[in-house]
Amino acid sequence: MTVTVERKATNVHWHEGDVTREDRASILGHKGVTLWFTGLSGSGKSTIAVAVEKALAARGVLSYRLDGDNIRLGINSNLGFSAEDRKENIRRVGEISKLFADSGVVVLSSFISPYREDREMVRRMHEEGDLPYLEVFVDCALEEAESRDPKGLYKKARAGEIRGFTGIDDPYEAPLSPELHLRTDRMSLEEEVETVISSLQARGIIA
Ligand SMILES: Nc1ncnc2c1ncn2[C@@H]1O[C@H](COP(=O)(O)OS(=O)(=O)O)[C@@H](OP(=O)(O)O)[C@H]1O
Ligand SMILES: Nc1ncnc2c1ncn2[C@@H]1O[C@H](COP(=O)(O)OP(=O)(O)O)[C@@H](O)[C@H]1O
Repeated sequence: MTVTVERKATNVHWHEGDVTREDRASILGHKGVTLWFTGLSGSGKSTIAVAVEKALAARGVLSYRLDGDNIRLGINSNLGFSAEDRKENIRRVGEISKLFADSGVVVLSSFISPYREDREMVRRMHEEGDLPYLEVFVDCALEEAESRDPKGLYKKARAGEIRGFTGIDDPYEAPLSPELHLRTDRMSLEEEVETVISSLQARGIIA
């Protein structure tokens, strides 16, 4: 299925400014990028994003976290967890990530984003904008994520108190060729952070 989002407004045109993306990168001393963390609830997306943000700040790199729970308390508070609402959640957050990345920020977006098609939509948005995009598969066996159960949500899902919970009675489509693959049930948090930072360095995004 192809993703077509209807644009209601007609007669709208992109307005260019005089300050370029390169100018912004030279002000900040690094490029903008979106790191898209995808994985099961409890796999470690938020924990890794928080640790990467701290490591980047220590290097003088400006980053910003966009996190499923936080975004759903604000701009996406009108969305639930049906496949359709998850798609709209990811579309909006993809566009927000793209704007932040264009501004020069290292964007750390942590969303379950269970559908390949939705993640590919976000990748395409970035490609069309000529912006770097790295999909990070935060990979953890369901049994391990469930045993961590940091918010007690798996317990509720097993008890039938939450319906359509990813991994229990809703799908998670694992990435086929992510730029980074972090096995959080086998790696330490320090190794995961190091993997992310060195891949940004190797791509010339940060020094
Ligand atoms: N039904 C269901 N399925 C999955 N997750 C649920 C559900 N209901 C609530 N939650 C909580 O919402 C967080 C996931 O939000 P996301 O915006 O990342 O989801 S998605 O990308 O649109 O699928 C998720 O956060 P994380 O545990 O950090 O992944 C949960 O805290
Ligand atoms: N190697 C690891 N990497 C990331 N998190 C880990 C790791 N080992 C254990 N954890 C724990 O797993 C839990 C992951 O929760 P969280 O980051 O909220 O996941 P998510 O954002 O994917 O829902 C945290 O309690 C964290 O301390």
